[in-house]
Amino acid sequence: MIDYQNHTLAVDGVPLTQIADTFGTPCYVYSAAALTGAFEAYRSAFAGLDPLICFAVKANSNLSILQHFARLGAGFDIVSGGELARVLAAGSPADKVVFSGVGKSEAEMEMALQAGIHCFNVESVNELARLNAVAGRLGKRAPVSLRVNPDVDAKTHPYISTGLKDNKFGIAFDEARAVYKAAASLEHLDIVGIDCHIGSQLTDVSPLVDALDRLLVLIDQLAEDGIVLEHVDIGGGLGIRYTDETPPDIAAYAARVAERLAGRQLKLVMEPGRSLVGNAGVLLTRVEYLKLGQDKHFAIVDAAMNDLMRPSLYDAYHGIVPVTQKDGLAALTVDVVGPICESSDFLGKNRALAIEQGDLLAVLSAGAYGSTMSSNYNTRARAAEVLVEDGQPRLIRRRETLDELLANERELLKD
Ligand SMILES: Cc1ncc(COP(=O)(O)O)c(C=O)c1O
Ligand SMILES: N[C@@H](CCCC[NH3+])C(=O)O
Repeated sequence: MIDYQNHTLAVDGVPLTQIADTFGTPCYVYSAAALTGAFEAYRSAFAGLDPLICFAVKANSNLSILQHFARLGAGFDIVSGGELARVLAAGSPADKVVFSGVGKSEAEMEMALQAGIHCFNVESVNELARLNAVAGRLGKRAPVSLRVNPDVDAKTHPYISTGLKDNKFGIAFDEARAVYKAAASLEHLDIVGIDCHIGSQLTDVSPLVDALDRLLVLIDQLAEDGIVLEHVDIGGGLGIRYTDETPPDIAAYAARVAERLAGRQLKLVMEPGRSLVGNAGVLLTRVEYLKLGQDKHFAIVDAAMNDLMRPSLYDAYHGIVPVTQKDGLAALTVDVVGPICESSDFLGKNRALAIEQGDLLAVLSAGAYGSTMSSNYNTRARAAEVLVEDGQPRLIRRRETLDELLANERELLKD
């Protein structure tokens, strides 16, 4: 867990000062205990339903984190061949993998069919046709679940809302019954399920329950058509606390789902991402400069928008705290910014922080969509990642070297 011990922020008992000394900054630091706790919260809440909990790899795809979840018994929700390669490398059985995404290429379909994944969450009619053709060519059968767009408002940030008619995701609710019939007539497909995912960082589960209700109506209509589904996948989307949000009560959500699935022969699949990793990680950074202006003060840190792009992309709020609490030091109101040449390069604005130049800061709730969305903008090496397990910090991703960063293009230079 992430808390102060003797005025120093620690992850599972290991002071972040020690981690900065050993591994440098900027650096992502995760608590294995928090990962396990978040996973077990799902497992125990949904215990009566024996769900397949497929961690959404896009939230955090570090191999050691995937391995941690695989060992806990998780499945995985992937959206690319690259993510498939990751979960297989992390030791996950392929048959616990569901493959989402609107743009699966033929090569990705082949890879997933060869591996033998649990199912493809198909998002369009043309994708069905392509998958049927690829499966036929390989002499395989493709397990298919249709991602249906239930047209419910997830009431979250528009960039991360996915279940409305206007979004690019899924098959329109009104068309789904006909598309299932068409899918059932395709020779190389096995229809196994139905899926939806309506958005991310939801603090109210009612839209998720409404979406499930809509899917159940469709499931009954399909049964009338002779199409009997094995599973229903309710997606991910549960929010976490970044500032003052009240995260949804997983047990209460599970009870509402269980009530609806009672008496049905439907296996439950889900795809949580953020809620399994978000609050299990921090981004550790050091103040390079305090820049005090007439109207505004800046803490210029060694992490930047390339390391954590949520603030610049969504105006997202992440708590930022000093790693060492210094008694008697007056707080200064600063914008916490990185070295990148963009005005949108900020991690937090107007934060009251009692800090001096050279101090360490922790950007909180950075375990989800942090490292995975990072880039090499301004030719900055991506940050290292460290996992603290049983009181021991372990490097799980080295900071890239400049040689690694340049190698690809250097090989291609003209003589
Ligand atoms: C298809 C799909 N499943 C699952 C997730 C995970 O969502 P979250 O991290 O909000 O739980 C996402 C991302 O929003 C997604 O696009
Ligand atoms: N990347 C987003 C969430 C999008 C989820 C992907 N469907 C975030 O950081 O909040």
